[in-house]
Amino acid sequence: MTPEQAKARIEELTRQINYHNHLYYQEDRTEISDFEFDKLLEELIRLEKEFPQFLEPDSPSQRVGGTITKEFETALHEYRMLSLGNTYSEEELNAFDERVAKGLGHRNYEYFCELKFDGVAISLVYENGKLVRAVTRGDGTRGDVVTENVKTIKNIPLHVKGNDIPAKFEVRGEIFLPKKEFEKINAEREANREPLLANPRNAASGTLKMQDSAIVAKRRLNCYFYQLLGEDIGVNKHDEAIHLIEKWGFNVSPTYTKCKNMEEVFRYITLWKEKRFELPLDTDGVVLKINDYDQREELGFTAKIPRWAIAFKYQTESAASELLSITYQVGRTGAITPVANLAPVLLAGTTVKRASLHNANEIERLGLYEGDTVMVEKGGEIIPKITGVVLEKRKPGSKPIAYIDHCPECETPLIRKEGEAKHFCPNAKGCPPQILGRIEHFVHKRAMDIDSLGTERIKTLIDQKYISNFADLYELESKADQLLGLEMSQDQYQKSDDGYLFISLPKAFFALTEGLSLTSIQKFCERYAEQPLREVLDNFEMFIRTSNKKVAQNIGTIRKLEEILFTSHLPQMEDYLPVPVVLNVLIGNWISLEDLIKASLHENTVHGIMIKLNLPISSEQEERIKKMKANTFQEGVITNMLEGIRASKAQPFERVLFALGIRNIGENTAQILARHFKNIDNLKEANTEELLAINGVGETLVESIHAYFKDPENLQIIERLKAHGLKFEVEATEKALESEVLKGLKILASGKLNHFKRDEIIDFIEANGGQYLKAVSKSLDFIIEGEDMGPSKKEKAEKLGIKMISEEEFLQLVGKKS
Ligand SMILES: NC(=O)c1ccc[n+]([C@@H]2O[C@H](COP(=O)([O-])OP(=O)(O)OC[C@H]3O[C@@H](n4cnc5c(N)ncnc54)[C@H](O)[C@@H]3O)[C@@H](O)[C@H]2O)c1
Ligand SMILES: [Zn+2]
Repeated sequence: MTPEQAKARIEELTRQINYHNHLYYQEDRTEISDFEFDKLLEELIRLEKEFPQFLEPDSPSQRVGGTITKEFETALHEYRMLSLGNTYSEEELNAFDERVAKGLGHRNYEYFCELKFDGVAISLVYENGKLVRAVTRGDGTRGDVVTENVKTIKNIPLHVKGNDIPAKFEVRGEIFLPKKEFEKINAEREANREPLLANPRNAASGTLKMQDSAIVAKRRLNCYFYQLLGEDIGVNKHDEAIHLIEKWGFNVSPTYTKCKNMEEVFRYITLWKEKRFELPLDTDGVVLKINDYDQREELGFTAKIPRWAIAFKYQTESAASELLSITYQVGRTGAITPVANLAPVLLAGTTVKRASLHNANEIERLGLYEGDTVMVEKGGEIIPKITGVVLEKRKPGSKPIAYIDHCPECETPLIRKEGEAKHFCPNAKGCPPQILGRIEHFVHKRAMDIDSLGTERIKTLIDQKYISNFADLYELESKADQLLGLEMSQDQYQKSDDGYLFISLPKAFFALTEGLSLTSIQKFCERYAEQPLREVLDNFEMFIRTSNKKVAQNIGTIRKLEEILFTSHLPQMEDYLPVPVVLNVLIGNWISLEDLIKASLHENTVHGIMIKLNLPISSEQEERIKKMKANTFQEGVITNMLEGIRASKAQPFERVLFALGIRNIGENTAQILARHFKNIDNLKEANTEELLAINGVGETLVESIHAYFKDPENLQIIERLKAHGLKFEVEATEKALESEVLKGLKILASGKLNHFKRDEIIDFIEANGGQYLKAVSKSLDFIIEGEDMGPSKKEKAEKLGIKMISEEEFLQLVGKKS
């Protein structure tokens, strides 16, 4: 490489790395994998070493990747917060160890090994045992002060108690969003039609930077600590420091270990390679640190990283597999997500059979053809993804994947909005998964609270066309007798992209054989879950032989199934069989496979297909078909369901208003609007000015309220719900006030109070006629200032000139104290 070429490449790499750093740290998103990113950085470092004349002082190789934001106060770190060197290769790890040995001049040292947690670095400063400041890493020298947000994390000690607590110390750790929480939040966001969070790390980082710590508190962040700093902390080894902070009540992941040599280090690395997926958070490698602080000092730092530590990163595993078919899932918001069905392949300790394809762009980007061999990767994400196509293995004559243009659930032509990656089904009111989303919201605990209507039951009622809107629920009572025996269609079915119904292997095997129990078949299927379908079928023959029940007959049936299955041109799906093929084996004498395939198109259940066909089958055949069906609605279930629906009529207006699912009306807004307008008609008639005058109501909300009431269908449903006795006005007796001393006053409490718990103060204020506001705004009459009121809140309040009173003064005001 000539110096000119090197210069140009260094500039290009610098530009790219800065761009990805910006995305990663400021916008909490990524366009390339960490591995790709690390490769870019590695190349830059290599070139800068070779051509030191082009090394700029502000090169990304010399700086920590993050920066501070504009939204928070900043603070200087007493000890700089650095990056870690990293490597993906064992060879380089050994080279690191050699450098350490050379630097110290002997091999008399130990490594402390920890997992590398994939979250957001945080520094907590304690003075006299009290948490005084929480600061992000920022640019390494200066970070954002996010104390208020960090205080909402339950297991971070606000006070550290004990005899040997240094007057001042700092602990560092990694804030993360547990994987379970992440999934829960995304499920909720999906139900509320909000954009999904990309991954737990970005979610944690985004949450930490929020302005409203009340929302942060709801996110249930967690933190693992791995460092103690300070002048007089009285320890000289890292393991001692870790035990100390454990003792002081900091959350330390119990995954650490001490290693005497590289052999032990590699054992640790191997141990956690797959076990780490069982941890509550994402991890992307292992960190080795020299245990002894004097030795650390001897080794020192570079501009960006310590020389006494390194991260070994696990390279994401990938494997090749065959693309069997693509299923298009319709989300509760109508968003379409293509999912690849793959021949099973072992990856990072689990068998992978499906991979997310995200959207049409992704399929296009990959250039997928039918039946392609693809590379699958399992990274930090929960769902594996396809990273590329093995072109040499493309089947001759195969065609590019054609994206669907109609909704697989309701046949409506799909739309794609400007600038959006996903296709949507616009049939919000008639598309089953979208109806499901709305009704799930309607029956939610905090809305109409009908817990006897679980997802499975709602889905069944939608599939069988008993309900398509809220009002239909209240008319089920008159149809109770028809509900008896209805098939619950949740688990055992799947649909292919072109709308064919598939049934799970256990159910199919159960119907196809005689004398075998469903439980034993399910156990068999679990045992062979990792094998491709053909092998599962072969093994099932063995299973029939060993269980010794009607062997000849059962094996004959399975052979017949194989013959039809592998000669039919239906798509294939692991773990499932096409329903028309199974039916063909069971009742082939009555009807041809072609006719069965035709009849099963766009049907949701075996029950539905059989009704459509209306064949004169024998009762024996009927019995066997019945074995494929799901659980059915029994009398007890129906009674219980209808009881729950009836009871929901007592829900107060604010809950009903929330349940309607008007865009942007959350629980709190519903409460505010209900109290303000008293009934639905007042709300319907309210004009823009009237609405905007209400605290907490903005333009978007006004728009969605108006759009909602403009739709005649919505009005009709409200009329029907009214006729069924749902509450569309505030009950006069709804809140008997204890007093009116706070009448007309808008109040906020901040910091820790002694006489009230968090929610108690809100109830107390409201019970005495006042209104509780959740944020500092100029419409407040006063703020009750508790202990440790957040400095940013306080500053804002002072700026706005809002009166602040102590808890004592407040108690006097309401006459609780003289
Ligand atoms: N994909 C992208 O576009 C992109 C962009 C920028 C950065 N990245 C990735 O993010 C990382 C950036 O590096 P960085 O400087 O934030 O972190 P780093 O990889 O240099 O490691 C330092 C950080 O590791 C964390 N850490 C986790 N567990 C730890 C433990 N047990 N002990 C000590 N520290 C621990 C700390 O937060 C610390 O700040 C790299 O892994 C890089 O691949 C990716
Ligand atoms: Zn649809």
